[in-house]
Amino acid sequence: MSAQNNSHMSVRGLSAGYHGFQVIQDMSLDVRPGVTVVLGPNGAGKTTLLKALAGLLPRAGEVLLDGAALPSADATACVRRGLALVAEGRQLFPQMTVTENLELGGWLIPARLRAERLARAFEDFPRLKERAAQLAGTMSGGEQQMVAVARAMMSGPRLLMLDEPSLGLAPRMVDELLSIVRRIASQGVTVLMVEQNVRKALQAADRGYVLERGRVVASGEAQALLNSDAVRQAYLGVA
Ligand SMILES: Nc1ncnc2c1ncn2[C@@H]1O[C@H](COP(=O)(O)OP(=O)(O)OP(=O)(O)O)[C@@H](O)[C@H]1O
Repeated sequence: MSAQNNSHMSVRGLSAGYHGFQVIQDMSLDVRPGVTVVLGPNGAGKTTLLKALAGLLPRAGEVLLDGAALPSADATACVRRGLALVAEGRQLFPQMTVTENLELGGWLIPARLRAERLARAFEDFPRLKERAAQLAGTMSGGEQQMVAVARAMMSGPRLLMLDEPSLGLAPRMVDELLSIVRRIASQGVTVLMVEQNVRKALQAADRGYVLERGRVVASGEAQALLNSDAVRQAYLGVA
């Protein structure tokens, strides 16, 4: 992973949804360098938020990446401008090898740069280097999630978005994945991550937003959210 530039995404008055059904309502948030986590109950609009930011859904409102406006509903332009999304469910090509899956993550870049990024991905994810020729569909859930993250890094993003990366993983793999996320952020790639694993996500993050029914209901430093009554009662089962 190359040193990137600690990007800042500023979102103002964002609305988005499906066929006239508005899920995200007039949302404003700041994704600063480091790791920002988005929490909330099922159906709160977390995935919809990431899709709208990644250009996969039409939206209203303003999204600025390092001060420059990103277009609505233009995923290719968003990738070119430095956004990468690891969607829920990983969406790997199961009949292709690890190497082939990673190469597909670099489809927009020249072949030489792609080869350099592939070599770097194998340095950063040694577990994948050992399994470069293995078919992605035969790997464990945690390994597949690592392929998905490494593939997203192949585009050399300024801002990496992850939708529930720990879903279905054993606790040890969750820890390993979150430590990879921290390392990515420490190398200057800003991270925005949706998580259901509230305690571990807030322990790994710098800041967080809590969504309910398409709106932000709490936000702040991760440590403060972890200690807040609202998060403790609603998500951590602490009275
Ligand atoms: N393709 C779609 N067409 C119509 N409605 C959708 C579509 N995708 C999601 N929705 C609706 O939008 C709302 C928000 O869904 P979203 O997936 O963004 O929530 P979420 O917070 O990510 O939930 P979860 O934690 O369950 O993944 C839900 O009411 C959902 O039914």
